[in-house]
This record gives sequence, structure tokens and C-alpha cells, in this order.
Amino acid sequence: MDEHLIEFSEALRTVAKALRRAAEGKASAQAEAAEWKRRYELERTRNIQMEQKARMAEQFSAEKNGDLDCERVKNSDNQSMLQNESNEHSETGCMKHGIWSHEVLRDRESDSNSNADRNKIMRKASFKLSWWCNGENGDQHKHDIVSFERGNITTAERSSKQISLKWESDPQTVLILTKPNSVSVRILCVQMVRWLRERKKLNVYVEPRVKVELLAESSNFSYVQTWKDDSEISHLHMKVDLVITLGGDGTVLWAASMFKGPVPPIVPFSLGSLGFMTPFHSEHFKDCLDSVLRGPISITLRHRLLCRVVRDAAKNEYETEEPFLVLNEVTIDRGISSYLTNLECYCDNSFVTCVQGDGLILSTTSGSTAYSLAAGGSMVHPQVPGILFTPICPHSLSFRPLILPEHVTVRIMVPFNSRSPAWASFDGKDRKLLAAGDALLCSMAPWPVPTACQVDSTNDFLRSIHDGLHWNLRKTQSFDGPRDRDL
Ligand SMILES: NC(=O)c1ccc[n+]([C@@H]2O[C@H](COP(=O)([O-])OP(=O)(O)OC[C@H]3O[C@@H](n4cnc5c(N)ncnc54)[C@H](O)[C@@H]3O)[C@@H](O)[C@H]2O)c1
Ligand SMILES: Nc1ncnc2c1ncn2[C@@H]1O[C@H](COP(=O)(O)OP(=O)(O)OP(=O)(O)O)[C@@H](O)[C@H]1O
Repeated sequence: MDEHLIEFSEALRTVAKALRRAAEGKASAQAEAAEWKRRYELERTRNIQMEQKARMAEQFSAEKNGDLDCERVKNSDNQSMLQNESNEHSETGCMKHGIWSHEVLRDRESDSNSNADRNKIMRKASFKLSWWCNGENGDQHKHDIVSFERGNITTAERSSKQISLKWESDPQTVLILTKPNSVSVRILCVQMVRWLRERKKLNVYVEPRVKVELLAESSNFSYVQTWKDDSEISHLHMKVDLVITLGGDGTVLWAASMFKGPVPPIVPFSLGSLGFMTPFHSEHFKDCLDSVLRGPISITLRHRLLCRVVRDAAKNEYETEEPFLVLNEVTIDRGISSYLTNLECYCDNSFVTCVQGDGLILSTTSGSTAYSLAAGGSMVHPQVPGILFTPICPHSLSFRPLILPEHVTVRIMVPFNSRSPAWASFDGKDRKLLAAGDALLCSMAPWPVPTACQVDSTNDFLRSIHDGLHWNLRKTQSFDGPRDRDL
């Protein structure tokens, strides 16, 4: 049975290879045809221009002043090949500026062949661009990077993309999430809960473990609310206005993982070692929270990836397995196996590559400074939408990391001829076995994680890479020594 499966999988790969080759052949033939078409158009435009120049010269000499301006060329209906469609582009009709999209060309042949055809005009083809999409709801795929206004492709006007949150009504309820087993976190939590309740009159939610700790501290904390089971957690986003995290980046990941849908704004306080995503300092928690509760605040919208495991044994039934939402990354690796991981990777059904190495990281841009960075991936500003495709120890000299656009679906498959299964882990947690034939589907999730900024997205990101990772730290070169002017 296994041998047949292996044979079958190899046959499929051969067919896939042949199909790929055919597609490549077609693409190159199309490219060649496009090139010939381009040359033809160039040649044709040059001929038109030469012909017009000759006519203009004739007219100049006829009028003996040789100084006919562009405006007159345009207005002399019989002489000019080019005419503007509107006054808006009148000067663009001048030959020295070339042909613009709204110009009207007179057909060259008809002009030279007969007077009857003289008024026949040829318009430059107009076109409409739209976002291509599989489903019927094409209009839902609005995009703001380029605009297709009136047939012209332009980069949309860049406004500041810094997102600002302004409360329209006062926040009422706060959820505090804390790193476990930390004395400093426990002390801060006690102070913060008291302050939020007594000074700010807010409802406070904590995890069941934290409620027990607070009650052990004082029975006065009985007003603090919590939940009993997971179904209550799934409704938290409807009750909570603000989430406060006390810990490191892991606590922010933990907070994000509690929300399987929309996430309330998170205010992350730094009580860890690195604190890449935790810009707020616990010593100033009252001032920080005062200004957050007053608003407006700058927000970084951190994209998440939605990951589904598709079992070969239960094809088309993957809805039965709960999807994972990751803020940093999903990692597919060899686990405890000593064999090379063998992973077939597809992007929107196009074959990308076969990873042979320790594994692969599919990371968000927020996660670009975490595991992906350690594996050689680039650091990316968290507001850049994209999926990082970073191999882990690839056994190949030419495997460089990729960054894919945010709209694609990446499929990672363990082939039937793989020597070992692979393991998927989600933000470093929840390991899942991927057996031969199983696949992992990964796409951008519709629910980002809004985290409050200390200053703004860019300032906070740059501060983190400088202070947290000591990026490009080097002693400054001294002033004395050779200089260009001495050479
Ligand atoms: N070789 C590696 O660098 C490596 C290996 C395993 C996991 N990780 C990372 O650890 C994460 C889980 O974090 P944890 O705190 O639960 O585990 P952890 O306690 O093992 O801490 C991992 C470290 O990664 C840092 N980190 C986490 N997210 C980050 C981000 N977005 N940018 C910069 N640094 C970040 C944390 O501050 C911490 O110092 C995973 O999502 C993965 O990215 C990294
Ligand atoms: N509320 C929580 N419940 C359970 N586990 C948590 C909670 N908050 C954090 N964790 C886990 O505790 C671990 C450590 O947390 P965190 O990263 O915040 O602290 P740290 O390791 O001291 O900080 P840093 O990552 O900056 O060094 C993480 O693996 C995280 O998933």
C-alpha cells in the first residue's frame, strides 16, 4: 500500500512538473508575442511622427516663417495627426510631449488614402481595472494602494496611516492579563486593580488564577470579575473595552490567543526581558492609563495569520479542526525527528518550492522580529501587510527568505514520500502533528490585534529594534584620521 502511494505521489509530481513546464512555455511565448507587439507599436509611432515632421516642415516653408507654434499645429485640422480631446490636456497634444492617454489619433492610412476617410478617428483604447477575485463579492476587495481613476493608474494619495483611537463613550470594563509566577507582576497587579476600581470606577476582569491570588491578598477584591469556562472567554470581547497585559511579549501573545475573533485594544506594560511589543513602563502606570482612558491614542494594528490543519484522512472536513490565530508565526519543523523535513509549499495553488531542512516559518510582520529574525528573515514594520516565508536551516545554498503579499493563501503539505512527519506550532505553542498527506493552510486573518503605542507605530518599532535588539550598534568612528580632502 505504502509503495503504491509513493509511486502515485511520484507520478503526481511528474505530472505537476510537466504542467509547470507547459505553463512556463506558454508564459514565455506570451512574453515574446508581447515584445513583438511592443516593437510594432514603437515602429508605427515613429513612422507617424516622421510623417508629421515632414508635413510640418512643408507647412513651415510654405508660410515662410518657419515658426509655427504647437497651438497652431493643433488647430490646423488638415495638417495635424494629433488632436486633443479636451482642453485639459491641450498642451500634451504637442509632439514634443508625446501622446497621452486622452488624446485622439487620426488614422494614418485613412488620412493618406482618401479625403472621405479624413474625419475617421481612432481613439486610444480606454480600459477599466478592477481587483481580480474568485468569488462574486469582488467589490469587497477594495484596496487603497493604487487608484484606477479614469483609466490612469496612480499611487493613491498617501495620508498618514497612523491609526488613532478616540473614545466616543468612556471605557467601563478592563481585563488585566498577567504573566504567571512573577512576584513583581503580582504586586503591580494588586496596585493597578485597586487604582482602576477606586479612582477610575471601572469594572475589572482577571483570569481565575489571578482572582484567587487577589482574594488571598485581601477579601476586598471580591468585586473583581472572572470566568468559569471557555465559552465565557469567547464572549469577553463584547464586555471588555480595554485589555492590559503585565509581562513580556509572551503575555501579549497570550492575550491575543484568548480572542478568536475581534480583539479589544491592548495596553502592554513591560515586565519581561525584551519587551518588543510592550512599550509601556510599569513605574508610570497611572499616567499611562490616565492618558489611554482619556484618549486619543495611537494604535498599531498587528495582523494575525489564520491557520488550519487539513488532514489527508479527512479531506474537505477541515472545518472540524479548530483553526489557530497567530500573532507572531506558525512554524512547521521536524520536531524530534532527525530526518530532514520535506515540505511542499504552494501559494494560491502555484508551486513555490520544496523545503528540505529543519523547517519553515510563516510569520506576520509583527513576528518578523521573533523566530523569523533568528532564522535569517528580514525585520518588517508591523503595519506592512504581508506573510514572511522564512526557511529554518535549509539544506541548500540558494534558499533566501521571501515576503508574500497579504492576500495569498499559503499551503504547506507533507508529501507522501516524506521520511518523517512534521510538527506545526502556533506562536511557539500547541504543537500539532502533520502526517504524510496532511497540509497546513495559512492566510491573513480578518481580526488584527490593536496594540496601544507609546508614541506611534514607527517610533515604537524603531525604539524596539534599537533598545531591544541593539540593531546596527557600532562604536562611532573617531573624527581624527584620514579624510577625502587629504587625498
Ligand atoms: N530561535 C528563536 O529565536 C526562537 C525559538 C523559539 C521561539 N521563538 C519565539 O518565541 C515566541 C514565543 O514567545 P514566548 O514569550 O511565549 O516564549 P519565550 O518565553 O521562549 O520567549 C521568546 C523570546 O522571544 C521574544 N519575542 C516574542 N515575540 C516577539 C516579537 N514579536 N518580536 C521580538 N521578540 C519577540 C520574547 O520577548 C522572548 O524574549 C514564538 O512566537 C517565537 O517567535 C524564538
Ligand atoms: N496569563 C498567562 N497565562 C499563562 N501563560 C502565560 C500568561 N502570560 C504569559 N504566559 C506565558 O508565560 C511565558 C513568559 O511570558 P512573557 O514572555 O510575557 O515573560 P518573559 O519571558 O519574562 O518576558 P520576555 O519574553 O520579554 O523575556 C510565555 O510563554 C507566555 O506564553
